[in-house]
Amino acid sequence: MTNPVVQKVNPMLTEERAKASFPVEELTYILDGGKFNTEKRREIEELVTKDPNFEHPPIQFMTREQQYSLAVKKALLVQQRLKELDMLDDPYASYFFRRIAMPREVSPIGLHWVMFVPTLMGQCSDEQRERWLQRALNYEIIGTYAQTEMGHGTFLRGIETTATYDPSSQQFVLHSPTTTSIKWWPGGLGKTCNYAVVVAQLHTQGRCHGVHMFLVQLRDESTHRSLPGVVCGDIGPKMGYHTIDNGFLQLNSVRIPRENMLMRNAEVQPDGTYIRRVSNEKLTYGTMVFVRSLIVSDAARGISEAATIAVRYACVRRQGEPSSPGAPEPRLLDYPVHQYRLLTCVANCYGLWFASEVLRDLYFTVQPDVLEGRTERLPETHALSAGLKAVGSNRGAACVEECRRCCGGFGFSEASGLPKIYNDINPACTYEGENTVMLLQTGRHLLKCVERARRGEQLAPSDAYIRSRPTPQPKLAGGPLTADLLLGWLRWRSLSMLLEVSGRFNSFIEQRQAWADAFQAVSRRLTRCAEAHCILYVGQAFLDSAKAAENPKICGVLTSLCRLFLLNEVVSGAGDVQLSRSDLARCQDAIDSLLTELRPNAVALVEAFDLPDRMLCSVIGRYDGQVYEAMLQWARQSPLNATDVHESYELYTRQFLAGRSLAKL
Ligand SMILES: CC/C=C\C/C=C\C/C=C\CCCC(=O)SCCNC(=O)CCNC(=O)[C@H](O)C(C)(C)COP(=O)(O)OP(=O)(O)OC[C@H]1O[C@@H](n2cnc3c(N)ncnc32)[C@H](O)[C@@H]1OP(=O)(O)O
Ligand SMILES: Cc1cc2nc3c(=O)[nH]c(=O)nc-3n(C[C@H](O)[C@H](O)[C@H](O)COP(=O)(O)OP(=O)(O)OC[C@H]3O[C@@H](n4cnc5c(N)ncnc54)[C@H](O)[C@@H]3O)c2cc1C
Repeated sequence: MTNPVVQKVNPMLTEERAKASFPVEELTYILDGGKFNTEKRREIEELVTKDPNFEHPPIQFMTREQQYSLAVKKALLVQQRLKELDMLDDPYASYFFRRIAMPREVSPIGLHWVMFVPTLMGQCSDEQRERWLQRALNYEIIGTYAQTEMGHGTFLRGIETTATYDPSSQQFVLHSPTTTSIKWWPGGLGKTCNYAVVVAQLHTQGRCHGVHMFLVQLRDESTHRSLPGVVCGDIGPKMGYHTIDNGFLQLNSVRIPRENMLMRNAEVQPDGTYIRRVSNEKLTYGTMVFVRSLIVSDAARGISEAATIAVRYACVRRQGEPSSPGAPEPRLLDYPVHQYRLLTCVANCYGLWFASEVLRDLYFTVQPDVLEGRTERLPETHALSAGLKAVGSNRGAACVEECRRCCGGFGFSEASGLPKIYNDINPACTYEGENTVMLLQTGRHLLKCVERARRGEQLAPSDAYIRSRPTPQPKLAGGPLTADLLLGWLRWRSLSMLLEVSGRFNSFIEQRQAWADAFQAVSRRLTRCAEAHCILYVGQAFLDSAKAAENPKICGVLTSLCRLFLLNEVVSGAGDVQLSRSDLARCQDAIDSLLTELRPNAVALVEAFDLPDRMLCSVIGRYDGQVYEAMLQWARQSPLNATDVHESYELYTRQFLAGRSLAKL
């Protein structure tokens, strides 16, 4: 990929940049977590940008096989470079190196570092870690996480693959007993990986002990040929994710040593005796909690990219009736409805960005305890990571799509970079737990919190408001619509919805319905409660970060953006609780005022994300704003333009025009 040659900057963008009311660079430091991080990230971006090995034509003009092959090369080259630079142990540096080297091109070895290594870290005994972790960290072996089967994704306990212990050989026999038990989807499984963590039902001494994890070698370490009993391959083209070989895996009585069961939480002894070391069996699901928390941040980053493209384009794209004869056509960003569409995406992005940081800190605070078997804060962490993963990826996909539509026809062209971002974000709504199912997990937790609050028990910090007494709806039509007031309203909404659903649930229980049936009866409403709870969390994180900004100008603009986020939630959630007409009208007026207030900072707010052209890969979102010439250059690269007359003309069109039958050709 080559960066577009930076030409003279389009004066319309220069004009917009000059309107910023705050120091953009300082906001970048906040987003990066400090000036040091910004500088480090830029150094890494510079390293990749200067490296000709990472240059190539746009991948959109390549076949899937070419895209995959190039992605393997780049992914491995990234690892080599990181090693040379002694950055392998630095997660921050590695993350940004990968991101800029493979912008929105999912890596064929992505599952290795996102799930395989974290699973070895979280699920291995100390001895097993010694044996495998260093090899995995050194990329001597490349692994994936094979859990989902053709027949079961969501309902993990229904997984059919078996791991049956044979004490005579002290081996497990891994087997796929049915077609539906074939592993389906794991990233990199098709062609790239030679090992997998396989999730299977553990059988020993004639009993099934439920799902456990096993390290299975799939391919020979020197020839890469699949081992006897292992049948694996690529699952074929998908809606996106063309650069990765999501795969299938059928295991035909494949034998692995006893020691290859991941034994941090449970063990099978040589004679086949099963011993569970920790009581909470959900600790096996730990890697998913980790990845779900990463997805929230990835969704925010996806919106930041799409919004940067769409806002810049809105500054340089003129379309519509001039305001007076001889005047230029208006810019897209001059339309209030366009401002609303883009600025609400920007507000969602900042909200999710800050919320993902709070969630990440929570995860890393709780994780050491969990590893030691202290699981008091695990339910809260699971509920938040599941719910925020769903809200984040839903919003991520919706906002990226809105930005794409904001760019009209060009948004549909791969040249805009927007389809690539959308296709990378959208699958996150499905993987790592389908979003509706994840919201139901959060909802289930919230229902239990209401019960515990009724019994007077303590709740975790993010659930603590559920203990407060129901109050009348805060009035929005009175004094100023401050961010604190709006956040208070969202807290009240979340609690009201939850109490209403919980009351309904309890009435089903009183009618002697089973817990599971009562849960199903309220499940639709419960997903809305889960969303409201997560939005409250996002709003709180956003406001806390805005208030923490030391520079009053940055504090001011972030607070205004936060108010836009909160007001938009109040207005769009007005159907969940009864909002009076006057309150609603007041909020709508406040949104209109905020759009006018924030419009001069639109470019500054997206450019604070500091995304280089190399990252955006967008003809219409270029820093220099020179869109049209670049669009023509892009189209010229299309392989269809390699010749003036395409071969299909001779083969078919000429025959057709001459009245010959095409059927025999
Ligand atoms: C920068 C990086 C960004 C992105 C990554 C990039 C590339 C990666 C690309 C793709 C990766 C995709 C990888 C995958 O998709 S791996 C497969 C993921 N699969 C799933 O997520 C399956 C979803 N299903 C489940 O998680 C569960 O089966 C379930 C839906 C939660 C239901 O489980 P079940 O056993 O039936 O549980 P319940 O009866 O509903 O609940 C029992 C009890 O357990 C608690 N619980 C459930 N899960 C967890 C957990 N993970 N941690 C802690 N506790 C958990 C649940 O709350 C309940 O508690 P109670 O107290 O109420 O009993
Ligand atoms: C791009 C991509 C990458 C992936 N990578 C991996 C990987 O590396 N490793 C791996 O193991 N897996 C991977 N997966 C699989 C992924 O985790 C599953 O697709 C996901 O968990 C959903 O499972 P499913 O496809 O079986 O859908 P299903 O569980 O069949 O769900 C279908 C629909 O039914 C709904 N539904 C299901 N159960 C319920 C319920 N109890 N209540 C209400 N509604 C319900 C869901 O909301 C969903 O809309 C990947 C998937 C994708 C798309």
